[in-house]
Amino acid sequence: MLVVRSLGARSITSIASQGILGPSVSVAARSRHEVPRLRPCTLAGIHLRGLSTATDNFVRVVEVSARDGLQNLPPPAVPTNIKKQLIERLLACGLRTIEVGSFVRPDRVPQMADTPELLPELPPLQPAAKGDPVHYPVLVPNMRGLQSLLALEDSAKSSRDTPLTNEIAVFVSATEPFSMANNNATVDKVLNGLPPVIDQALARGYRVRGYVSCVMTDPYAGPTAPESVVNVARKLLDMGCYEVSLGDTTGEGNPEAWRTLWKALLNEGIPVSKLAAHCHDTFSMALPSILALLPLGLRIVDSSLAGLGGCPYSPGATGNVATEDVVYALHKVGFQTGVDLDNLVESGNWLCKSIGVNNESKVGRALGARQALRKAKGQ
Ligand SMILES: CC(C)(COP(=O)([O-])OP(=O)([O-])OC[C@H]1O[C@@H](n2cnc3c(N)ncnc32)[C@H](O)[C@@H]1OP(=O)([O-])[O-])[C@@H](O)C(=O)NCCC(=O)NCCSC(=O)C[C@@](C)(O)CC(=O)[O-]
Repeated sequence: MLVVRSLGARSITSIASQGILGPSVSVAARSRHEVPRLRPCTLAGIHLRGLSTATDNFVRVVEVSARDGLQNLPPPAVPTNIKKQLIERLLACGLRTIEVGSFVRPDRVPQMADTPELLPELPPLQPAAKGDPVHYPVLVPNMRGLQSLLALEDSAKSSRDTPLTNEIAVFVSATEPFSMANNNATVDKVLNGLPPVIDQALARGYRVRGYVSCVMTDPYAGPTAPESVVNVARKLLDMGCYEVSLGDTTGEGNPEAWRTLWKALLNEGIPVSKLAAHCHDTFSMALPSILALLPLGLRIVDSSLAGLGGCPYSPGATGNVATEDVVYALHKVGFQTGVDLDNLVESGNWLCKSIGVNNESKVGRALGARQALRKAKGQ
């Protein structure tokens, strides 16, 4: 049984309404997309029985290596064929949400310039009836990016039965300096530009994920106020994002800071089922932070194969927490992910060898060495 100790005091019914214990309550929304504001809840000292049920033990891993993992690598460009093989391997490992690229300015992020060539090469999206649906989110910063994606979809229509993708991800910083560096616009300007992009994407049948960057610190401005994160997350959900991924872009988070932020979000009535953690591991605090949030309802974790990653506009930040490390840790503490760890480790070492980079996953290196030994012995 998991015990939640530190969220301040309110009612167990509203905890249920946040998806921790089960079905969500229906609360009238003010607009078409608006996510209902649930009454803030009290968790102090209450045993949350729902957390020990089988389904509550499942953590959805959102794999970001093909986008976040590769976007910051120096030239030469990672060949499109390697990206294709990477995504095929990730699917074979059991990952179902795999971020595959970006429709951003190619001169700003050259490693993502081949996204239009990559998308038509990917295994077709499975209809939901045939198992867990696969999603291929692509980053779309603005209407120009969405138009490029939709034009590509239109040109591919005649030769295939399924769309190229079914998900876009929009991104906004909680802080001004990073927003100017990454999006070339203030936070408000980015937010104000998103409703038509999100509406049009939803109308075309995509689901839309929202990122909030710099949820812990801004590389140019220091600590981020939790209220700024709450404000942006709330707006993204109200615009129609199905979930919000909280980006610790600089990797300066730690378990205590994450708990504080998490409480601020839940106290604002944001359902825990709509929150993902996206931790960069610059200071080795990503995994402890993720583990600290599990008792508080975290069930969606972004991670990157072999711990690759970084943002071109977050100087010094290293990769995302490694998927191998996340899956290993989650399995060890009794959670399921649906991901085949052996296959993941093999894929991580294959990727690093293919593109000539170090494997940043400790689990990937350790289990990879054992795999190599078994292979040498012909086992
Ligand atoms: C955000 C923009 C697009 C703003 O772009 P802008 O510089 O403001 O563009 P603009 O509106 O001033 O237009 C200038 C030129 O750019 C073109 N343009 C305009 N938009 C696009 C587009 N979408 N695709 C292609 N071209 C575009 C536009 O057409 C025009 O071309 P011209 O008429 O001069 O020939 C730009 O600054 C950019 O591409 N920035 C890079 C953003 C990025 O990819 N960052 C890394 C990913 S975010 C991240 O890693 C964080 C995350 C998500 O992982 C979470 C976390 O860890 O925090």
